[in-house]
Amino acid sequence: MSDTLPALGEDEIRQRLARELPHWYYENGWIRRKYRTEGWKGTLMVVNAVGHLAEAAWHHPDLAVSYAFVIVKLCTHSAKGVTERDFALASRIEALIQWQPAREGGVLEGTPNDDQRFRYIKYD
Ligand SMILES: C[C@H](O)[C@H](O)[C@H]1CNC2=NC(N)=NC(=O)C2=N1
Repeated sequence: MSDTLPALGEDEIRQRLARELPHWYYENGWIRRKYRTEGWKGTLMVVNAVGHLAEAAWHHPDLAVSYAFVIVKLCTHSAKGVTERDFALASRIEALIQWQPAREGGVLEGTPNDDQRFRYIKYD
């Protein structure tokens, strides 16, 4: 099993979040992010997407799940603090949940977010 990474200091955590993950915040020893959705179905899609990334990474967040939002919390149990693993997984989660193909000009048109029948993520 991989060795333990060192826990990062609070100042470094806050500076890196501001630079790399501006929608994430540091509170009570965890880096956290609130993803808002249009309702339960969208919420469960976010939960399952994060769940897949976590299992693939073998690094797991805590999740607070509500009707129209999910709070993702990350810290490294083995280091008893926030490590590079938390930043690496948070970056993957942020890129996936906030992915909007329509903004890339490629062949994928993306969810018709102007139609309340189809939109399911409230993008920041
Ligand atoms: C039991 C232990 O948590 C696991 O072996 C692995 C996998 N997932 C993990 N997830 C997190 N957040 N921290 C860990 O230290 C960790 N270790």
